[in-house]
Amino acid sequence: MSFAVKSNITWVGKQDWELREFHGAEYSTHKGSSYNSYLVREEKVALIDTVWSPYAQEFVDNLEKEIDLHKIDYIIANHAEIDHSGALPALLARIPDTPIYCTENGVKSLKGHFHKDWNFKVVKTGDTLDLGNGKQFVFVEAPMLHWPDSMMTYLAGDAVLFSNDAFGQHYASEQMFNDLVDQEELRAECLKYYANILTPFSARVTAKIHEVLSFKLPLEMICTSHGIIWRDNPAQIVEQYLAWADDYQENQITLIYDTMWNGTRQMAEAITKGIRSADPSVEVKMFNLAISDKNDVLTQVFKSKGILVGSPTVNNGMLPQVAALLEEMRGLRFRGKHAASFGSHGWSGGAVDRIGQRLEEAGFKVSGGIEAVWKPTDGALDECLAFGRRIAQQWRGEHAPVQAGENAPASAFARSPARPAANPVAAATATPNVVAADGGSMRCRTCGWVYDPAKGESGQGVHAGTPWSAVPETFLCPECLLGKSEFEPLHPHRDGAADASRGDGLQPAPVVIIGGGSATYQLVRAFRAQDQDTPVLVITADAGADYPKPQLVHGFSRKLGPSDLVQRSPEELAREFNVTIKTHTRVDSIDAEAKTISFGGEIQPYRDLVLALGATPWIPPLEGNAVDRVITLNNLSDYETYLHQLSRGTRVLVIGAGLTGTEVALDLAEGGQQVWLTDVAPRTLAKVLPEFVSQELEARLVQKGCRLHLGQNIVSIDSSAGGVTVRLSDGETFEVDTVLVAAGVRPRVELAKAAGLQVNRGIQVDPQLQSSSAHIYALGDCAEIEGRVLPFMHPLSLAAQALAKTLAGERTGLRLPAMPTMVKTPAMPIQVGGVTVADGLQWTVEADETGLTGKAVNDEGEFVGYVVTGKHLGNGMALLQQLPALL
Ligand SMILES: Cc1cc2nc3c(=O)[nH]c(=O)nc-3n(C[C@H](O)[C@H](O)[C@H](O)COP(=O)(O)O)c2cc1C
Repeated sequence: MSFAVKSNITWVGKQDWELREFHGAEYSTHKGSSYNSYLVREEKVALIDTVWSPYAQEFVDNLEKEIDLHKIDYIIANHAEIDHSGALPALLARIPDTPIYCTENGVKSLKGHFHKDWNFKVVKTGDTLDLGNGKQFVFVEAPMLHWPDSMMTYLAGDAVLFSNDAFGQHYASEQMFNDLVDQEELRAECLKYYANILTPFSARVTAKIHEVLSFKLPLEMICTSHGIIWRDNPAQIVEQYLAWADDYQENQITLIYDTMWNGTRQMAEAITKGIRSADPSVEVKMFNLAISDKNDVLTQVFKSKGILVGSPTVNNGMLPQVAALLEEMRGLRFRGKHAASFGSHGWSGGAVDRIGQRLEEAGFKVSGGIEAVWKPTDGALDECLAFGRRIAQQWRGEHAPVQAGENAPASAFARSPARPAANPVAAATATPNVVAADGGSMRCRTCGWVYDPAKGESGQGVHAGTPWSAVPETFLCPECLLGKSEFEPLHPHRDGAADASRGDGLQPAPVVIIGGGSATYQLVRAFRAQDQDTPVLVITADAGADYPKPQLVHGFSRKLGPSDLVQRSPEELAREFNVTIKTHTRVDSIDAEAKTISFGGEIQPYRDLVLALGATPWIPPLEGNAVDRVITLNNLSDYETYLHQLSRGTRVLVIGAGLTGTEVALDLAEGGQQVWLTDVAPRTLAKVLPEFVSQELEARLVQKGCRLHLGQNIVSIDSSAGGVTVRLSDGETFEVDTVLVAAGVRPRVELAKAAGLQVNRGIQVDPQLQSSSAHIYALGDCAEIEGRVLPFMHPLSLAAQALAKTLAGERTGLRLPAMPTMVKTPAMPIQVGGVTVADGLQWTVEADETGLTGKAVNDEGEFVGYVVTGKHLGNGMALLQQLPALL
């Protein structure tokens, strides 16, 4: 079988309908798989990848029907694993001198597999290979996605990305294009593939996607190496990967257990009942491991916000299937998920403790465990139910400590639960200061292998005595093949702030970052990718947890508590990035000349200072005696107040119909609140959307039950018997329980201003993010870059990357491509780019029942902006490419 992907690209791979196990018996393939190989024919002819070795001869025979083998000029080996390279020996037996383009690690792996000295041509990211007819390949290395040798190949001129294993699935289909197959099946297989194979590499997935996006290459098609080809809106799978890589979770709790005589199963059922009674909205799934497909179970773990793992005690330990799953979960390194353990035993117990320890080692936030003796009594099952209820509450964000056995009959529980509840937010508050690390031996987080500088690593040519900082970036853990970024210091120690910060000649002065939001943690992550050794001190006035800020406006309808949003506690961040974090600490002043800051009477020297101070919500002047009752939604502690306020009544006024106000109004309506939305502007998102899209959005808002009062001033907000009475300039008066202001934010500039830095709307910085003072930088919502304040995630992420390089010694200017703005209203997703609100714009609009695509030209007929909605979102990427860069 072969078929035309495009006029110049032919699929010449192998459909493996009957495959049911892959990687030995490690991965179940209920729907078979395909090994995709592609023939690209221009003036030159290239073959991209081959197929698994059992099909080598069949592949070569079929290929020969397609083309005279001697006409193949180049072979591209994106990945050396034998399901893609397995036919190389048979092929090269026929055309032995044909050059094979692959990465340096690709040569090693291919030689390691086939022991042949073929005509290898080593390529690196950015290298090109000309195919004639104006077409060329651009190579992009993708180490550890998912092997050291992995790379992708981009066909410029056709905008086709040959992504190898990324974006693929084990899914045999006659249709072979994403728009032709069953969408549910496709999503399920993509999810399973990501969850079971790519989860450990999520940080790399995100970094690689951002790197590729920064090239601003158009993308028309993604040709994967397993499963279907993405030709309809290929950006959808890229966006989906970004979401999955971002510590993905749904409102789901999964119970996984094994049992011999059903005692543990009964416990699982009672816990489930308790969870459901406390939180009917949460999806609960249960799996008996002995009769479930392990990969399907792991996919459900990937989707869950928390899991409970149960086993009876057998010979003082747990049943082997449970142990095996825990070992596999350790390797997969799920992040930001809760866990607890349970199980029945006869005399000694042991399994529940052990499971708890294994879960902790695997990176779960463990909330204790519960045990029963022999066949659980009714009382013991009641306790399991209560345990489930408390788990549901805690994982929902209500911080009831989970203590099993509180009222347990003595016979039901041999012992009290093994561990106290672990609540990251509470932990951060209770331990306000620091977790730092030394710069000696480094341990691989995945397998525990330790790099000792005194010994080096002769296998990779790293001599004894080489400090970690001098170990090359290409270094891989000899045990598990993960890269340098996966290593952490072997001996983290507490209170390193003092050690790291003296600046007295014993330790270098650190890079100091003030602020504890997304800007800080993006910078820390990017900086550590460049420099593992320079001490970094983060000082933040709040609790310092890392959470996805955009989720604040979507959390209510999903019933997410503040702790559900927390991805990493400050302790976890400190450990992960080898930095010192001082929480609940407000910086009083900066002395730019002395290169110091002061807080609480302490003086702290810095090598470089980064101001990542964020922005403060702007509250318009309001009249009335309830003005101090208005709330805002700008950080995690605001979110806690917001949820608390919403629990007191169901009527909410949202002031401000911009991006945040509109998204939050829809989320509130979705969550069952009565919502009023006001703005002085006569329409929603007046600064972003053309009028015809605002109108459609308003229709959706009304459809969802929101009451719109646009073009109105708030005359007064006064306390009343039942809540707060709001009076508008159109004479309308109504009563609500909550008033939320979402009227925009103002960069925090006071500290910088007091230090004499140049300040306008934000802290003024140049393209290197440097302020008017040397060694002081500003990043994120507080910065004004060449006159622009850009409080969005995409520019922030690019700015963090550029600044990380500058701080690591490679002075790098920020380049901002044209960037889209997403209005994430599930009822009507909208994307806009370029100039969309200005005098004299002429719009051309194509609309159907699924959405619209609008293109704007200015007076001179130049294309300057676009808007896409609903199912037309897929058109956005191509339009964006046509817009000029911002910076
Ligand atoms: C082979 C075997 C070994 C066992 N080892 C232990 C043990 O080391 N400690 C213990 O407390 N109970 C031990 N038990 C008892 C079980 O934990 C007990 O029967 C439990 O209630 C079984 O739970 P289940 O109904 O979920 O299978 C063992 C049972 C069997 C069959």
